[in-house]
Amino acid sequence: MSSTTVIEAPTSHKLELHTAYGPVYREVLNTEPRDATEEEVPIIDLAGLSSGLESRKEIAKALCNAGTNMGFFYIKNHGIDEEVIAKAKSQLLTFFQQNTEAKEQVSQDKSTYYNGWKAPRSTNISRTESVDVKESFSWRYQPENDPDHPQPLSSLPAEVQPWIRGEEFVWQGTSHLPDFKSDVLNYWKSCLQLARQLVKVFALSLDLPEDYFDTRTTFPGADGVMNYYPITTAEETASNAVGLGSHTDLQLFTLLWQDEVGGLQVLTKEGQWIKATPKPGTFVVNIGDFMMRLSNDFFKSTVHRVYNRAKVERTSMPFFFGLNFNCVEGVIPTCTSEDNPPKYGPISCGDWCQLRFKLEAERMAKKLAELDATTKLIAK
Ligand SMILES: O=C(O)CCC(=O)C(=O)O
Ligand SMILES: [Fe+2]
Repeated sequence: MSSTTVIEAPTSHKLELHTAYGPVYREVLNTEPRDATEEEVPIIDLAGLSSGLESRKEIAKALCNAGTNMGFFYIKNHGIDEEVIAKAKSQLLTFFQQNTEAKEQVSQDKSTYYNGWKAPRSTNISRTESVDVKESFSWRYQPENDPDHPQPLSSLPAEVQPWIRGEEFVWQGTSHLPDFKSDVLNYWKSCLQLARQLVKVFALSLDLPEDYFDTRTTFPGADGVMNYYPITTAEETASNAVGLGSHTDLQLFTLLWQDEVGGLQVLTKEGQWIKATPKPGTFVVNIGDFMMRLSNDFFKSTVHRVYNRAKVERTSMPFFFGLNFNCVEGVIPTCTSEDNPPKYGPISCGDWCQLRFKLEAERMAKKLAELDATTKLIAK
């Protein structure tokens, strides 16, 4: 009698993710990504955002459900002018369509704080996935651009000044593009104002007074990014290349405008990828690691990634919102109890971000050097 051994295909694989403290691992199902249901990634209507406390409490309930479940939701009636978005999107295309030499004027290599242009295929956010096909342009908070209280850096409190991360070279190196700075910053200012409104609702959903975060977000983490995902090449498609690899966002929450192309995927607790398809007139909002930490893991910072398999380029404009970087915060008292003691100690939001950015930059430099060495070996 002969016996046959049946080797079953694995049903899952391991995904390595970055955190500020080094890698963590998640088990991911090998099933195809499916569409998200409306319960998983709901749409929250912000029409009542400025209609009074009772309306905001209603929104807070919906936010609490979404934030503790998937940590991802859409917002509609967000109040950001469609024309402001369209102008920023148009500037995004103008910027990325420039030649490499022009984009190198604002290369991130010139930056101390990760501002500026990152070339396509020059980052690798998740080691268990390919390099990221996308290119990006980033800028960060500068007090003179604050829509609510613009002022020069020199007039900020002495303890805040060293934490300001915006750098002027990104605007100097794009000054040849007509209206680039004003169109891009108008979008950023709208996002910042919306984020300052939305953070009040987050406060309510954590049983805090709604102005709890106000003084903590006067000079906040407010990182603007424009992402451009080129059409994935046949070779990249064959090797399953990602537009942007699996990761969580870092700060309190992210406001994400995405175009109509699609490609954003979110990882469920069960390890299933689901698609957060574009919905016209909405932004996607997702919780970041610092909010998860502040809330003692009440709110979920969820893993996501981007695959662009369309026959066209894809664009997105995330806005990452966080506390003042000098603000040292531990777990919020309303999020703890005798049975649920604080899991995390206090840390400044700036240190928190810098820790991970630094780890990522170091690891990416290593990976790219390895890839470079392999290419040279193959070329020999
Ligand atoms: O492009 C997108 O849809 C998502 C971008 C993103 O997740 C990020 O920049 O952190
Ligand atoms: Fe993200």
